[in-house]
This record gives sequence, C-alpha cells and structure tokens, in this order.
Amino acid sequence: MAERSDPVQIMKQEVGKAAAARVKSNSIVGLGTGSTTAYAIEYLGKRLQQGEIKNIVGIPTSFQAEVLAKKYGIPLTSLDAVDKIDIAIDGADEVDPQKNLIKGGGAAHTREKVVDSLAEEFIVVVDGNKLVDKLGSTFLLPVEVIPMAIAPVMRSLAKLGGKPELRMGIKKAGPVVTDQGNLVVDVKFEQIDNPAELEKTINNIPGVLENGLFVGVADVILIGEIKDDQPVIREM
Ligand SMILES: O=C[C@H](O)[C@H](O)[C@H](O)COP(=O)(O)O
Repeated sequence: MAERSDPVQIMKQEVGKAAAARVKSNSIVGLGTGSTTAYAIEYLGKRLQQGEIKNIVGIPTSFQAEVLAKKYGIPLTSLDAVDKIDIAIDGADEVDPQKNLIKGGGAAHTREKVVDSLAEEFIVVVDGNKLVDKLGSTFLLPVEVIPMAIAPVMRSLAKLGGKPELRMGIKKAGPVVTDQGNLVVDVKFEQIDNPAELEKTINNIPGVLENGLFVGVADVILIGEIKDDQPVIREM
C-alpha cells in the first residue's frame, strides 16, 4: 500500500474508514475494488475481528477484493448463495453532481456494476480530486470487450466520436486482461453530455461486455478532503 502520510492517501484512508463504520452487523456487503476501497475492506475486517460488528459476509467485485477480504478476515460468499446485498462500498474515477460515475480504472467495472447495482445502499468512496462537473473531463471511459471483437468494437467507438486506446499492462507485456479474461479499451470523449444514453449505446455494440458509466446507481458519495491540514469527510 502507498505511503499513508501522503495527503491523497490520508483522504482515501479516512473516507474508507468512514464507509466501513456504516456497515451494521448481519449484513451482506459488496466489496469494491481499488486503492480507496482497499482501506474500507481493511477497516471492515478490523471492526469484525475486534467484535465491534458480527456476522458479516462479503461479495468481492474482483480478485483484488477477494485477496484483501481474506487478508483482513472477512468471510466471503457469492451471488448464487444470497438473494440480496445490504450495502456495497466502492470507489470511482469520476463523480458528477448527479452522483453519476466513471469507474473501471482498475478494469473491474463489469463485476462492480453487477454487485453495486444489486445493493440496497451503494456508498461511493472518493477523495475530493474525483469530483467533476461533467463526466469524461479528466478520465477516459473504460470499456470491457471480448478479445475476438476488439477491432470492430474500436471502430464503432471511434464512429461514436471517441478516441479508443487498448489498455496495456504495466510490468506485463501486452494488454491488460480482466478478471473475466477480456480486454479493456479506454475511450476519450470530448464531452459526455448524456451519460445514460452513452452507457446504453456503448453496451449495444456487439462484443462489448460492459462500460464504466454508472448512471443512477450510487446512493451516497462520501468525499475525503483536507481542510486546515485535517482530513474531513463530506457527504453528497
Ligand atoms: O476498476 C476499478 C474501480 O472502478 C475502482 O473503484 C476505481 O478505479 C477507483 O479506484 P481508486 O480508489 O484506486 O482510485
């Protein structure tokens, strides 16, 4: 994990902690992916181990979430074994004033959308740098694509006005491969004026599994900020 004295890490840690503090005993918890949610998983595990809460089971949204849940002692289950998710905690790459999101910076948005959409309460944890007036202003839109369709899907995304780029691995030669064995295309759109429409349009391209627009899914946004050198949590 990154150095916790770094202001961004402090914001992520505090907001992760604040979200974990909202989980009640006897809950089925969707466990998101990414560096901010990692703190929430850590603190949730600590609350469970310290007996502050009991009878929690997690549904991981990625291999990363599964590994962290095991590390911090959170029992896991799957969607086959439950008929509801009480609360999900997950990060985001961008958040607009209507609580719409871009997710998928860690290539986990497909499973995240399944789990986060099923949750009765979906809490998003972000540091203040993730807030934008319009989605797409700072972050490329991730799209998960089945490998045999990569060329036609990239052409279709370009026809929609986007600039698609195949996401390449770091410390791995070749492209990023998702937990489902697919590829990720990151698309730059000049403006995303209608996220709901774009989400559906992209998902209608044959070969696209899911894109990172989360429209009308988030219930609460918890924002970690630093004010007067102190971390503060704001709710939207
Ligand atoms: O695929 C990854 C997820 O959507 C993450 O939740 C998102 O990228 C935010 O991650 P982080 O908290 O590391 O900025």
